[in-house]
Amino acid sequence: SYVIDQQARVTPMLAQMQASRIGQTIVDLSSFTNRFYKTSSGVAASNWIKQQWANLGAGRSDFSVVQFNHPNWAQKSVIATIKGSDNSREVIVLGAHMDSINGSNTTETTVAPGADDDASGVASLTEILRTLMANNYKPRRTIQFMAYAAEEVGLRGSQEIAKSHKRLGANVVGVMQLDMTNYKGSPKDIYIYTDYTDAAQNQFVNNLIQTYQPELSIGTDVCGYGCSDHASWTAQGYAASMPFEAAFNQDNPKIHTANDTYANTGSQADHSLKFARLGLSYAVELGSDGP
Ligand SMILES: N[C@H](Cc1ccc(I)cc1)C(=O)NO
Ligand SMILES: [Zn+2]
Ligand SMILES: [Zn+2]
Repeated sequence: SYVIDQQARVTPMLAQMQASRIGQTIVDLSSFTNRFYKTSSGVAASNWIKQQWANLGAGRSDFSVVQFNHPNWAQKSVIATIKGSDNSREVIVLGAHMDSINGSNTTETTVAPGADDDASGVASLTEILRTLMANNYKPRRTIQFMAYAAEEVGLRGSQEIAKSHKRLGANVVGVMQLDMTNYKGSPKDIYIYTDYTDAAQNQFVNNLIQTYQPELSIGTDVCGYGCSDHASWTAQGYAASMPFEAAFNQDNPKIHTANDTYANTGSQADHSLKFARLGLSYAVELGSDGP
């Protein structure tokens, strides 16, 4: 039941979230030569994210960060977990992908900043986690933040993690994917993608935007294929949603090139802030539900 009843907690937190912090994380992630799943810089980026998230949760006994090892390639996914209090068996997942790509041949020296695709998503997750920690928020359900490896080469990191969760019988009640959040290519603010996602949860996401960010306009669209990591979770039977930066074919034209830079999205993260706020409202509304 997607009841929205945490306004007293969520509204003040949303006001604390800052585009400038999101922008700084985008700049930091863009500074790796690339974040490709097979390169040394791709491995370094994974280690950097792990350290950033570990620092944010330091001192919280209910918090942990691990790197998920993928047997067939070097870049590890990063999973941060806030263990729930009295309903910890039910899990909420917020995801983005850490890897970047430039065309069809990314090597050690290839420049692939991936500022929008998908540093913007990882940066949005980081700002959500920072804000939750700053407010000492303690969820009843377990909340997991995931920075997936190897999305660009077939959603491979999220597929291994989603299959692992399924195999272990994890009760994942909902997944939100943030992939490309900082290029406003279309008239509306947030586009909820309706293929390879869950219709009931998509309506909840729509309601969250109307409740917490009523000034935003909402659109819907379809990818026509499994266009990001939400599809890995849908494939395992979990409810997933993907709020996206633009309508189909109006997304950032610079992705997968050396020109996917923060500067090319105006050196600001105002669009990403909308998605970070949506993600926080999603995490707290679902995270606050008891057994
Ligand atoms: N294919 C996706 C990008 C992508 C996703 C949705 C739409 I509409 C257009 C483009 C990708 O590269 N994800 O990393
Ligand atoms: Zn991509
Ligand atoms: Zn992407």
